[in-house]
Amino acid sequence: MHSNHLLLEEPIRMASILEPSKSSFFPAMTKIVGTLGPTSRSVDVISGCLKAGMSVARFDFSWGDPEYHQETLENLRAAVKATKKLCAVMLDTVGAELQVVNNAEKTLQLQEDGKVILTPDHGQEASSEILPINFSGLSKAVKKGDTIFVGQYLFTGSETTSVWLEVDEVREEDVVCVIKNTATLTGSLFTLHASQVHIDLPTLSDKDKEVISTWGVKNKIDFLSLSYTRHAEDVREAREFLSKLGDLSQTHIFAKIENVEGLTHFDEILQEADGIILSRGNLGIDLPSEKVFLFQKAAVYKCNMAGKPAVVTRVVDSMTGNLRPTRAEATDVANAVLDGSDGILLGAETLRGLYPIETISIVGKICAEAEKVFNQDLYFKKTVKYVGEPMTHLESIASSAVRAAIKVKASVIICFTSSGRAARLIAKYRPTMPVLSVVIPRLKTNQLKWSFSGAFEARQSLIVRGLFPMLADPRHPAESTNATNESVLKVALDHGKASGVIKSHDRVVICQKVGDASVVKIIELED
Ligand SMILES: Nc1ncnc2c1ncn2[C@@H]1O[C@H](COP(=O)(O)OP(=O)(O)O)[C@@H](O)[C@H]1O
Ligand SMILES: C=C(OP(=O)(O)O)C(=O)O
Ligand SMILES: [K+]
Ligand SMILES: [Mg+2]
Repeated sequence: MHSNHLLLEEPIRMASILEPSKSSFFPAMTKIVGTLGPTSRSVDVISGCLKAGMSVARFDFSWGDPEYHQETLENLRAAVKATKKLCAVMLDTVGAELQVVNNAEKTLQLQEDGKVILTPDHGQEASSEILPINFSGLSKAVKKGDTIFVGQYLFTGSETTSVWLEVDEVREEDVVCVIKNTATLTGSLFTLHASQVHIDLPTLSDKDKEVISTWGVKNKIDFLSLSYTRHAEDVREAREFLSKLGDLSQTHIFAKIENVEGLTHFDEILQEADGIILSRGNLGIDLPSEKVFLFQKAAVYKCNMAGKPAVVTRVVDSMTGNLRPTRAEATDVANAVLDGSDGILLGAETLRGLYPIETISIVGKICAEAEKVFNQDLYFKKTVKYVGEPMTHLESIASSAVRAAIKVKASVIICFTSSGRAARLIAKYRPTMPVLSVVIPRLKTNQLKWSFSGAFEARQSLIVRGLFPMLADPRHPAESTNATNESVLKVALDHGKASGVIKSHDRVVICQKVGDASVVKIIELED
């Protein structure tokens, strides 16, 4: 993965492009979040997804009931056991999502130039003329000429399975729209997106709160994906809510930036959130097309500099029904990696797509190729400059570890950590080799019982580019003495060797505390 590093900024021999990619234990340093659903919920398929490189499973509560998602999660657990691949769990909220109320799951035909009425749900049936929706404030939010998209998840308004509407008239609580393209809407959930208007619905809905405090608590979710985050206050409120739910006080919040309102408040949101999801599905139609790439580059850069993971969505829509991505999609995945993203989030492609495993595998391969030409040197310099001086001790140690590892061509960096902070800081400097974060459990108490920390911290690094966690044996106390450091290191090296990332005679950089001092060590292995 880190061998024969090319740079796009230097002339590339065309023939070198054709050299086959070396297979490696890790499909890619970039992480893949897969949404699990109808076509990806059996133990077999999930096992395939894990082996192909999925390290976070997303459960989207915009559809499906808790029992359905629970069954899927039990299957995920069985797959994790069978494959011995770790996987984190992400709960995705409904948030301020507008939905068509279509309980009968009727197929709807909409005809170009015809009209359709959006009306608050008063028990009416959805039809080609009238679409009942879950929100009574739409008529107050929109005006003549506004754009509204309706579709089953993949709406673009340019194909035949989703529709683009233009507001023609507002009649009391109803919104009369002109249909701009002929479409057949099928499926169990049609969402609406009203472009660049504020939707006066809470970011954490009552249903979300209910799901988080039952399903979320029961399953100790690692990540909360906060749909339609529009203000920093949304994240603060979610944090406050989680803080009262026992273990969920440790859950990381990923703010989904899905519209211009969230984009406008990006800096404040980033400060409050643990990570960002660039929800290009919604945002991509809220923004003028020519601006989408610019948001992506700016947002990913800000996340990188803050050392917080950035996850990009909606990359290979066409693979929902096809075995190969389009050229544009394949190029887009690579560019997301070159921009500095930590992860790629697959939605419909894995949730109801026909080829979930193949999709993960192809996306992983594209990411791995892009990582090879990522200009780490330039990135490193930019980051050091951005952080400025004086650096905190830990950040200085972390960046030095990365620099040393590159200089000596180490095959991995091994980082000891309990909170996960040190490992994340190393990943911030985007080393070209994997970082094994050895999470050392800490004994903690909640006044009622003793337990070990570490599991959350380990799984939460599964969304950070380049981090590969390993949970150390809880019999090794967090207090670092030379003897425990040595025995834990041996376990980590053995793990690295068994998985193929470390070979005899390799150099390894180690970041750990010895007594009170944080140190960076370089070791050269024997046979
Ligand atoms: N149990 C441990 N044994 C040895 N070194 C450790 C341990 N935990 C953390 N370190 C090292 O201590 C420094 C601080 O790391 P950090 O992740 O912030 O620690 P903590 O988990 O205590 O917050 C880093 O150099 C890290 O590698
Ligand atoms: C991932 C997205 O959101 P949703 O939860 O609706 O799939 C998106 O808008 O890109
Ligand atoms: K959602
Ligand atoms: Mg969305």
